[in-house]
Formats: sequence, structure tokens, C-alpha cells
Amino acid sequence: MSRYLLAIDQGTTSSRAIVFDLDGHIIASSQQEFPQIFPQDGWVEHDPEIIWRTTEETCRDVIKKASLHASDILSIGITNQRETTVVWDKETGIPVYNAIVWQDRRTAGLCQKLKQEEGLVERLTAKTGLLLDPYFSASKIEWILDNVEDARARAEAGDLLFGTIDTFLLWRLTGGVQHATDATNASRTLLFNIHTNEWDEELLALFNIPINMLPEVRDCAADYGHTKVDLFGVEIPIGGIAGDQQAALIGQACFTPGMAKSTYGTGCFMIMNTGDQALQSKNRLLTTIGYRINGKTTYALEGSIFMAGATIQWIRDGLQLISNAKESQSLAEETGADNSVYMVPAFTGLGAPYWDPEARGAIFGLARDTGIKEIVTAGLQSVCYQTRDLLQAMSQDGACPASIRVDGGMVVNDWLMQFLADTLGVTIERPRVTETTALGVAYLAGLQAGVFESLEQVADLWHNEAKFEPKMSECDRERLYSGWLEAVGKVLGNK
Ligand SMILES: Nc1ncnc2c1ncn2[C@@H]1O[C@H](COP(=O)(O)OP(=O)(O)O)[C@@H](O)[C@H]1O
Ligand SMILES: O=P(O)(O)OC[C@H](O)CO
Repeated sequence: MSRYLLAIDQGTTSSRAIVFDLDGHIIASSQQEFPQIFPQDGWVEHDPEIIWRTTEETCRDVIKKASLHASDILSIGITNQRETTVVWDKETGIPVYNAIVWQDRRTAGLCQKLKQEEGLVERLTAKTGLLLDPYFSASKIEWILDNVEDARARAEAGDLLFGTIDTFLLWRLTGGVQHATDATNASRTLLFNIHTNEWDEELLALFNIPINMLPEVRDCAADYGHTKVDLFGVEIPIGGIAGDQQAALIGQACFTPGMAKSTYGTGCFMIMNTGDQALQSKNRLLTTIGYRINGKTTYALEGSIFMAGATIQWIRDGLQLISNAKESQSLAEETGADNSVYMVPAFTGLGAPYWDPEARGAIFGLARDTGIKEIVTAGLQSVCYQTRDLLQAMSQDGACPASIRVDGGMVVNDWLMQFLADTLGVTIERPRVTETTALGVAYLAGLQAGVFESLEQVADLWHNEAKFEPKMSECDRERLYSGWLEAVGKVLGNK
């Protein structure tokens, strides 16, 4: 009998496949990192064939590692790096260009031009909950159609399809049968009206995108078809899709308005459940679809930071100050929290609440005795200060979480978690399973397969592993944070 759920977690730096049992325990996992492509300053691409290959290989590998047969998998869930855009040929399935990654800023000029139109930004925000920024898919699709030879003509003739990574993988997994996405991924395109749950014709016209390129939008737990038989030897149903940050909201069981999670992977994304209310931020946070289940939309408020773990990767690979990310913890322990070096990792601009695609990174406060450990610590601290920026913005919007559930690759770092609690003045809760993104979409696949009856049943499976309470004095907290605000001010003013 089938007793397992398989989650595909296609992230920015790696593809992962994880097998869970029906109580949400990890049975086996397989992961492959893949290359980032940086063709020009501010451009970030992935090779979609490598995304597909690593996904396929990790799925096969994890089934083998778990000593299972593919027929033991009850249902598959797909979760993905979100706004990343792929356009491919409907007949051949071959992408016409590399995937343009969410971090890519090449369309900053285009967005800037559109911003001149009176009232447009307000209208766009009212419909989509987002801002007019290169982060989202719309301007990336337009760029591909305008810059790849014949792409526009082929798109208009109905020969090209667009998808975020979930949609591209679904297309490949089902052998070109399913061209669909879920409401959370659709809500990140800047083309989807989050109130009516429909693609928006005005926005499609604005970005010159033919509607026939777009996938059908379904609930997060829905029938997404099944894998083609020659992939794993049997057809496996696909029952869940959600963008990775929304999947983490589900994996963290944040099902009640006011509950919040913050994920620390390549970037950092803090999301708070706002229930059936699409709360519009006055502080440049995003209103987004948290999940849509049984046709009912739950909204969320989101703060997105582009550089979290990627800052540590840069310190490791770019500066070569450390040989692995783990070393950052002992170096920070040596330095201590009271570090007068500040790093503003605006390598691809600044996200929420600043939204400045032109900003670039800087390190401030260097002294004669500054060494590797202070710079590495400043990298870790930048992640916490940026989270505080988000929390302040949320509080000013009247959304104030009492505690924050954390997950993602960075949260194994205890020093970072304590400094986060100190910087925010809020309790940080780390769950037993920190692979919450994969877990969330496994839950969705399980809901669709009838393993779980309700979200309440899923919530009972969440368990705390560690709690970090704020210990720093108010005075130190504010002093250190004001140093950060000063540093960010210089970056924003220095263009
Ligand atoms: N002990 C650690 N301390 C700080 N950062 C870490 C640590 N371990 C991993 N990281 C960072 O976490 C990130 C990986 O997290 P992950 O959730 O796998 O990312 P993604 O899903 O975005 O690919 C990397 O950027 C890495 O630098
Ligand atoms: O790949 P991650 O985990 O850094 O997540 C990327 C986000 O979905 C981008 O919005």
C-alpha cells in the first residue's frame, strides 16, 4: 500500500526531493546544488534543463535512498522558488531562454518607466497586492518576448507557454499534459488579481503578454494530474503546489491570523497570516495569497529580503573568508553581538521595505583592528537587522506577531537565532522539522490524497525544537539597530 508523500522543493540554489511518512517525519532526502548564472551586473539566470535534470535525479535518488518503490508514493507536492520565469515551446517543451531568476534586476528601467504613469502603481497594488518591481514575473516575461528572436510572434501565435518553476516542472513531469499553477504562485506574477482570483486583462495588456501563454490557476491542494509512466515506472498523482514561502507558512502550521513564519534560505521571507482579509500595507510590504484550499483564499502579509544565506555564500565563495557556512557561528561567538562593523548586502538592490533595485552593497565601520570575524559577524547580523526592518513595517501596519516560527538553511545557527531574538525583541521558535517548505507541500499533497482531513489535523503535527527568548537590554538593541539604519541610509543616499 502507498504510504509516503514526496515533496519536490526546487529552490534558488538547489533542487531537493524529500520523502515524508504520513506523520510528517523525514524518511530520506536528496539534494543537488546547481550553478547560478550572472551574465551582467544585476542579472541572475538558471538553466531550466539543469533545474529539470536535478529535480528528476533527486526524485529518483530519494525513492532509492528510502528503499521504496515509486508505487509507495501516494502523492507528490511541488514547491518552488517563486517569481522565477520560464518561457518554453509548447510542442518541444524546450525553453526559449534561460530562467530569469527572482533576484534579477534587468527590468528595473522598464518598471521605472511604467511608474511614471499617473495612478498606475496604486491600481496595480490594489489588484495584485504587489509593487511595480523587477522582482515579479511580469516584466521578466515581457523582456523574454522582446529580446529573444521571434519570441513575441511565436507567443502571439499560441506556440509559447509561460510558467513559474512549479508550472515548468509540472509540464515536464506530466509529459506536457498539465499547464497549471496554484494561486500562491500566480499571486507573484503581477498579472493576477488576488481578490477575484483571475488573470487580469489590464495588467496583461500593460506588459504586452498574450493570455494564452498563462497556466490555469488551481487550489494549492488539487488534482494536478500524474507523472508520466516512463519517469518513475508508475504514474504518481501530483496533488499539491505552493510557492516555497507559502509552503513554509503551511509547514509551520501558521493557520490562524496573526501567526508568522520567517524563512532563512538564499533570501529571507517573513509572512504573517491575515486570514480572509487582504490587508494592504502602508509600509511597502506585499499582500499575497497565503494559500487557497477548497476554493477559500487565506491572505498574508509578506516582507521579502533578497540576501540572507546568500550573504554568507558570498563571504564563503566571493571573499573566501570562510570555507563553509557553519564556521560563521564560531566566528560570531568570538566577536560577540556588539560589533561596530555593518554590512548592507544590497548586491541586487534592496527589497522590503526599501524596494530600491539600484542600491548596491557596502561595509561600514572598518577600523585598523577589523578582521575576518567582524566582517563575517556583520554578514550574519545584516540578516537580523533586515528582519527587524520587516517587523517594524508589519507593526506599523497593525500586524504584530507575538512570536515568529523560523526555518530554512540558516536557522541551524544558534548564535544567529539568539541575535535575531535580541534584535527583534520577540520569541523565536524553531520547529523539529526545519524542512518546512517541503513539509508544507507534502501536507498539501496529503490533503488532496485524503491522508489529512483538515488544516487543524496538520497543525497538531507541528512540534517546537528550540525557543530563543530576547536577552539583550532595550538600550543595546536600539543602539545596534540605529547603527544599521544609518548604514542603510548611506547606501540609499549613495547612488
Ligand atoms: N550554519 C549556518 N550559518 C549561517 N548560514 C548558513 C548555515 N548553514 C547554511 N547557511 C546558509 O543557508 C543557505 C541555504 O539555505 P537553504 O534553505 O538550503 O536555501 P535555498 O532553499 O534558498 O536554496 C545558504 O545560503 C547558506 O549560506
Ligand atoms: O529559493 P528560496 O528558498 O530562497 O526562495 C525564493 C523565493 O521564493 C523568492 O521569492
